[in-house]
Amino acid sequence: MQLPDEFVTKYKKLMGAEASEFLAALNQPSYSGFRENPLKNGHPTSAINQSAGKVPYVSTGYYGQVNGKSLDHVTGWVYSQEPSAMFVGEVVDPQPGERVLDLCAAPGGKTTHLIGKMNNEGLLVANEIFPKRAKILAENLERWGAKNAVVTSESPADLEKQFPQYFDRILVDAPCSGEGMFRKEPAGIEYWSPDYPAECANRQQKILASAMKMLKPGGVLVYSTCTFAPEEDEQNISWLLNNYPHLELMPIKKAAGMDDGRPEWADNNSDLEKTVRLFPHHIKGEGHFIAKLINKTPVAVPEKYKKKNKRKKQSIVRPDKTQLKLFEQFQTKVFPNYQPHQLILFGDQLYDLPLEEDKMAGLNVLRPGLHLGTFKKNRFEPSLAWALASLPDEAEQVIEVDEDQWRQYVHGDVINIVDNQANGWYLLVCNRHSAGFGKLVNGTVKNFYPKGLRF
Ligand SMILES: C[S@@+](CC[C@H](N)C(=O)[O-])C[C@H]1O[C@@H](n2cnc3c(N)ncnc32)[C@H](O)[C@@H]1O
Repeated sequence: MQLPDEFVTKYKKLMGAEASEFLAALNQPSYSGFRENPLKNGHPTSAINQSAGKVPYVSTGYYGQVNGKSLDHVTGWVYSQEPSAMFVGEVVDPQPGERVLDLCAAPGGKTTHLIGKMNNEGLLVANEIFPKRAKILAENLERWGAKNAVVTSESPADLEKQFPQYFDRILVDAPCSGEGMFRKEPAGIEYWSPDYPAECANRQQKILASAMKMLKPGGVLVYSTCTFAPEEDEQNISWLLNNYPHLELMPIKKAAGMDDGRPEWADNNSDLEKTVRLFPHHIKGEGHFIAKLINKTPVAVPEKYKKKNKRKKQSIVRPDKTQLKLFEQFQTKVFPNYQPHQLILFGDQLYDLPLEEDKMAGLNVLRPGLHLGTFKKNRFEPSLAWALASLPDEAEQVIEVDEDQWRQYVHGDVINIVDNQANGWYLLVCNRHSAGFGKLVNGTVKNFYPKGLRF
């Protein structure tokens, strides 16, 4: 790999005696990994059998690659994620029932990790500034079976008006100069210049300032980057500590091979040692930096945070009586114990919203919670998202398919069933994996797998 001369000179100076080992590691192959989904009812055994072993510091993490067309991947039992990046979700450590914000969330590696830890309880707002990337984020969350996640596409400055002092935990996985990913994505080297880290740091401080407005007193902020640049790492944490005197760094339990942050690369504040650096010459993964801070602000909400969001209200539409009846007919037969938070309509799409409705006003929401299905003329068609978010035991009507039949299903073909089951909607299950819905009509399962996803 051809690293820029200025980059090499900078890190020779910063790393001193370690520099040659560090620079040599950047010419070694990168590591891949995946996490298993704790929301599912079993382990993705075929993916695990082909893995290169456990990631020691993440209970759900493995080294290795997953086939994107495998049952485990397509039904959301695994998420491919670089091993160092997995440590971020461990540090955030969200608890079931909390309000959590993932401010720079696409494509969703950390969001899926957080949702698994929250056991789908509480609220996770996953925000991504770029709508196209937010769409990919929403798709990844559907595959993962997220029930408690709302996907928004807002700038942090707009989001802050909606959620003053609202979240228990906020993750800022910041857009950065990406130096830690150079060996995984060498194209990133082209964007690099000696001034680039300072430009990124400037943008990161603006994002952090918005995050601070949304953090509850007592709340926890986790800041992470995939760069080695001190400007974006320790120096930004010093900036935070100097500008927000109520913020305190929290210790992070480091696993073998993880380094302390470097106070001497910022303002020599020894507390910066509590942050963590993942260097590729010390750990089996790419370069990362993580800091965890607690907001010790006294509990009262300052007046200045109470400013109103003046953007146009997005009105909440509820299903009418006929639609509710259609939905209930499906629900009582297939998922009699499903208890929605609140049912709302987006056009003819039915969602289960896990957020107070006044918080939706004025927000650009791509996914207002779990997509339950679509109303079409006089019927309700359940969504793939709902199937992927449910466990086989939760469904009253199940058809077991083998892997060949599952391949027919994801290809868009009908499946012929020999069992004498009654006509109606069924959750299709392959080897304990909820895979989608099918409508059985006289021994033939009609295929409702979305056309855009067939392969
Ligand atoms: C490091 S990536 C996030 C990766 C993601 N957390 C994951 O684990 O999959 C940073 C994200 O910040 C977004 N971003 C870029 N500029 C931004 C800005 N000014 N404010 C907020 N987010 C921004 C990028 O589009 C990108 O999706």
